[in-house]
Amino acid sequence: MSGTTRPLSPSTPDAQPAEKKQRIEPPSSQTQAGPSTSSLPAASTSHVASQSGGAQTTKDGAGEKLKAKKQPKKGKKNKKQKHRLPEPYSPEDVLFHDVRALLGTEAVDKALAEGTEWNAPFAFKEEVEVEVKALGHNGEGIAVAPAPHPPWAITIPFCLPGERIRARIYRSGRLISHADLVEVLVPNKEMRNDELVRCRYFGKCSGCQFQMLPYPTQLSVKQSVIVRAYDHFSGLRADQIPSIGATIPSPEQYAYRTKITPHFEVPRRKAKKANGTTKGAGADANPADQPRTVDGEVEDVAMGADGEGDVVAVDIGHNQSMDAVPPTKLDWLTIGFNEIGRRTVMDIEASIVTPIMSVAILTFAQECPIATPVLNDAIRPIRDNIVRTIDTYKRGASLLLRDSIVNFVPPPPGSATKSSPSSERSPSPPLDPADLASYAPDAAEEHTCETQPKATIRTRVGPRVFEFPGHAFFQNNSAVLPPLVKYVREAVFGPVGESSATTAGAATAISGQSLKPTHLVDTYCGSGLFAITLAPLFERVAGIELSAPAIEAATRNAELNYPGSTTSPKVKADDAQTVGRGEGKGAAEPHISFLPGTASTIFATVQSFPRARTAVVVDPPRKGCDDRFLQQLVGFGAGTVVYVSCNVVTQARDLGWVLGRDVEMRGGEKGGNGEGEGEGAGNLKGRYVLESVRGIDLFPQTAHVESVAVLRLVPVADV
Ligand SMILES: C[S@@+](CC[C@H](N)C(=O)[O-])C[C@H]1O[C@@H](n2cnc3c(N)ncnc32)[C@H](O)[C@@H]1O
Repeated sequence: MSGTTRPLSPSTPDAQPAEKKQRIEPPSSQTQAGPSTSSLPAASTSHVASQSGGAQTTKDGAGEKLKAKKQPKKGKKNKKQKHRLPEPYSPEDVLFHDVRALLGTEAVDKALAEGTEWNAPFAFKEEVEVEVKALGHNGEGIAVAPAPHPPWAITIPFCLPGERIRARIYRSGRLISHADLVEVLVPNKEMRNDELVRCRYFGKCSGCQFQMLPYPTQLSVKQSVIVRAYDHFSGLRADQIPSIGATIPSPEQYAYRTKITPHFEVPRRKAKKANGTTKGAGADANPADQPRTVDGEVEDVAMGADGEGDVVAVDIGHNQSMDAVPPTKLDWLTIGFNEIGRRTVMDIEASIVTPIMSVAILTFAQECPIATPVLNDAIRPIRDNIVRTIDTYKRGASLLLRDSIVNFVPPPPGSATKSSPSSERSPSPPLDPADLASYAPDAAEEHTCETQPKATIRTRVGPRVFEFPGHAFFQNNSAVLPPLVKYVREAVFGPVGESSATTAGAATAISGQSLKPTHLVDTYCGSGLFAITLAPLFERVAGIELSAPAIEAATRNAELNYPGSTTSPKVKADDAQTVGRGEGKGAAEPHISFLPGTASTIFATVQSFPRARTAVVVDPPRKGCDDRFLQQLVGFGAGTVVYVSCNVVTQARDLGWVLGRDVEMRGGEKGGNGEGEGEGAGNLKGRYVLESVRGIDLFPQTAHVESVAVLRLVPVADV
């Protein structure tokens, strides 16, 4: 998504007023919110990304000029390249929005008009003493440069609003400098408790931002990030946004993370030497000449940094004795996670002193306390292996460590997996709401650390089992998945308590929504998380995903959990491992089907699904949904949409667009698309309303926010 105006659905004429449309158009530069103190204010919603600029539309059209101009020679950065503006809705763009809110529109516009926005008032490594005014979207503290400096913001990690701190500047940008925290001079005692910090790298590693916050405070900070994202980036009116629900906690707040990808770097001159040393040994003999990448997707993240460079398949070195003397590490070699604010790798065995340390660190002396125990156990032998073989590497890489179950213990017969044919179903879904959460895996279940991108990873979500390739996406916190799935389930089948919308439109939508969903479309489905866990509740389930290996895994997972579900149209009653399928129209179709492809193409394949009785789960990557997808979503007109997002800013942007569209409402008839039998209301003009928005904490101790938004389609008259 590049911030372009979203196209209109062919079936939905543009009924949006001009003022509203502007809210999701690309930046224009001239307006913005007022100043703030301890927390960033809810700015007026329009032009949100405007001030931050975009490559296409800066105040002086710099973005366009950049495009047109000849690229400078490699290695030489000209001023304009250096001053490139962030992509709309990127973290940098969102940060600039925070800066504008803090400095005030007037001051920012003045600097832009005078062309002083890049004139940093600080020198490299200069130390400043400041008071932190706000927490930014990405978890950093934001302060204002003290007088007599011009209005200028400073971001500092690991500090909190209200704190007086000393910081050292290391980089400057547009109206903002970035600094390291040197010292907290006056702490915010209401928020901070350094005794809670469990990691000796906290304060330097970019993986965690919030270990010093009590967990309930972390949850409320995340809630306020969602509030601000909807206020600033959705373009919605206040009365269209429900009160944001309290963030759902993760059952585990440490030792939850099932995948980490530390990195190491090989400086160029060392690499040359490595090549030289191995020259003549033959390509086969030199691991550096072996293909180091894996095809397919290496999703998201490492601790603190996206996996950079190739992912290499490294041996854990199980055959090495743990008591063996570790190899001597070269002093230039660092193996670990990205340092906060830098592109350098922080050695996770370096003996470091950070501004924030506590006795808890001594108690929990793991390499990465948010990662699961098997991953922590594997870090040291893997490091030793890299140290031993470093001469064979031409360049740096990311390592993959994934927690995997060795021996699945199948759920007991007659447990949650049991369901009945749809004809026998009661109006309430057969799966007990507590089902996924309460399923306790057998104590005999063992875990291991897999390091090969092509290895099969096994995990469990309640009684459901999932297998997928090591390089594929899967949510990285297994403990929180049962509550996540339960929440989505409740979102589909009924209003979600405390976060339900208070608007009259939404209330009507809910009370008018007597049709229980019978069909599920899982878009951006990965290895089938939502499709498979929720399958027993639906007559038909269809999933789509771009990654072919993930879609193969999803199909295998459906068979693993419900044998025959992807092929056989017959109902197998009373088999604990089998789900019932719909009868009547559409019964010849398999119960669960997965399609490889881009998400927008799914809608053409589910035309027989009864729209009012269909729920669509949308779970895109951080960049959100593309225009085509949103257009198709609105054109399809499902009764319920649940949008799960790892980036609440793009979620807010996307839903702001969706809520402004007219939608054809089709009836609740089975197997039809608008004409025919059933309880449906016939074709009506509808609109989506935002019933609820609520965070769920997939990554405790970090600033990451996952947000679940629930939309219902209601007649326009009820909006
Ligand atoms: C945040 S993950 C969600 C996966 C899955 N719902 C889960 O929770 O495990 C996003 C997924 O979208 C896939 N993806 C990215 N772009 C896509 C597109 N245009 N169409 C379909 N899938 C896409 C990625 O491969 C990734 O598996």
